[in-house]
Amino acid sequence: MSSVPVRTRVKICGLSREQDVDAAVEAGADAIGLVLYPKSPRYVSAARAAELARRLPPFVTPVLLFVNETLDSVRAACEQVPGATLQFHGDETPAFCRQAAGARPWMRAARIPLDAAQPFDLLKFASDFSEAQALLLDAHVEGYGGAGRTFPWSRLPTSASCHAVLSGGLTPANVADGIVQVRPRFRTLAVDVSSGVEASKGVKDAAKIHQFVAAVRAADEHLARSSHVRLPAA
Ligand SMILES: O=C(O)c1ccccc1NCC(=O)[C@H](O)[C@H](O)COP(=O)(O)O
Repeated sequence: MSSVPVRTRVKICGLSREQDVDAAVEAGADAIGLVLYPKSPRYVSAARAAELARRLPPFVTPVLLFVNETLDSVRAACEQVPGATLQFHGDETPAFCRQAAGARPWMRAARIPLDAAQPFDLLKFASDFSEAQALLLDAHVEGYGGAGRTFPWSRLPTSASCHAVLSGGLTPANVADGIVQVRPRFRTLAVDVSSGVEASKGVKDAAKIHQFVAAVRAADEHLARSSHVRLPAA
């Protein structure tokens, strides 16, 4: 028996300042989210997103977030930020996501109702968006996202074959619990945070970013110690 260490990937979302990008990179983030939704307090233009993305070192991915944007706007933004992954966070259809993304990897937000009485079938959603690289699991909130609200993780299926990104109200205090509860249900699990590492809307707090990443690493170590998986024979 060998333990298999897993490193949970981390995305810090809603960055609009150089120093916040640098803080995310220094803390060890794997991706940064740039919100190209004009109604968001974290909005950046495609040109600004390109500027911020140019600060990234290799192997840290810029993620361009759209809400119900036009095909032309998505494509134009993609041309300015090469190597970006796309995050569709509105009411986009699978066909729109496929067409807009072309060969680029994309994620679709699954906005999970906070009210248990409202039905939500994640397995059906995953089947509809089967071409997505991952589903981003978020709370269903007014304004589409970035509200710092946690949805009941118990609403997630016990087993799904897709890659998932847990988001919605994560903080340095609850992210480890989220990873321990949710990771076993998916093929892989990454985490995504915005409000939980902010000083105010759109202004990140470097200390909170570091605390968040440290909490993720603590959860990884906990899971590596507790899950002993038999490796296939060589
Ligand atoms: O950040 C925004 O303002 C925003 C607006 C509209 C759609 C999505 C938005 N942000 C998405 C995210 O930052 C995250 O992917 C996710 O919603 C988690 O946010 P939070 O609960 O604030 O950590």
